[in-house]
Amino acid sequence: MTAKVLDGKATAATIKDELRTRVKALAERGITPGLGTVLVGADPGSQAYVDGKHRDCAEVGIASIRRELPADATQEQVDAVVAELNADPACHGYIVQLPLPAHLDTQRVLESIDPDKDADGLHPVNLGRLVLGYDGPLPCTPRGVVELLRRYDVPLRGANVAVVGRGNTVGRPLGLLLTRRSENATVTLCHTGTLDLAAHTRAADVVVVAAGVPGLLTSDMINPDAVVVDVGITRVIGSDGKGRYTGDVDPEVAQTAAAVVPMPGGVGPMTRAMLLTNVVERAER
Ligand SMILES: Nc1nc2c(c(=O)[nH]1)N[C@@H](CN(C=O)c1ccc(C(=O)N[C@@H](CCC(=O)O)C(=O)O)cc1)CN2
Repeated sequence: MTAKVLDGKATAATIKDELRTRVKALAERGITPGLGTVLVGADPGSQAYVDGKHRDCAEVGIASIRRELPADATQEQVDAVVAELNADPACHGYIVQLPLPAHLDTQRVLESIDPDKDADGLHPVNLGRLVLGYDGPLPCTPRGVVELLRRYDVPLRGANVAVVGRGNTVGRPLGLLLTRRSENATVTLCHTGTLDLAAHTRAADVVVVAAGVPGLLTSDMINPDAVVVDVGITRVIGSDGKGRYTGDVDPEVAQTAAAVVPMPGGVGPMTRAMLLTNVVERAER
């Protein structure tokens, strides 16, 4: 049997349609939501992601505020751009594109973002708000995973969810989101210290893999009713010498699971849609 595909690209397109309506309602109140991006250096991958964010903004009517610095920018130059966006009333939310060049202090930069303008939802204050159940911008990838499952009516209430990976951007905050009263899932957070990973994934109704290990989840590690979400995205060099992206889920799982969120076309587009959602929500407040 072939798994049902939970289509992140199509769902993200629907969310963007909904956001267009909310942006029009804001315009009637004289408000144009603005997303800022800070890009340091000329890494082609990062440039492409930032370009994508601004294309998304144009599609839904969000204003773009783009700041670019050279790869040898000093810490003080980056701090100054962050301070400028913190103070800019036209900027409702912004992101600093990661990774930053190695000579810069990433933690210092991220902590100097105004938590109320943190469009990525990854500022320590916002992760703290998530722990405490307070309102605040939510991290985009975990929010995108939950939103995609919700829109496909995947039951989470009482479900056993195995999250593979305890990173601060996906695994750990996703565990917190799924265990909120509104979701009420039971989460097992698996990581490199987990003794028998397959025992946990086999017992799960939903398996989310965010480990950054290509092909980590194989079809013998899931039950046939499982919904599998691939959050992994690793650049590998193929036998033809060309670079390509690969997920954490072995392609064979698409033949054995009940449903899959693929990579590409799954969590990536949802992450982008949640970034826009965070900015529109900031503007609506
Ligand atoms: N400040 C941030 N920096 C980075 C983030 C982030 O969320 N905030 N994430 C990544 C890069 N990224 C967005 O910035 C990103 C990566 C991948 C995708 C995506 O849609 N991927 C496709 C597949 C790959 C492709 O075709 O290019 C997919 O999953 O379908 C979107 C955004 C690091 N930096």
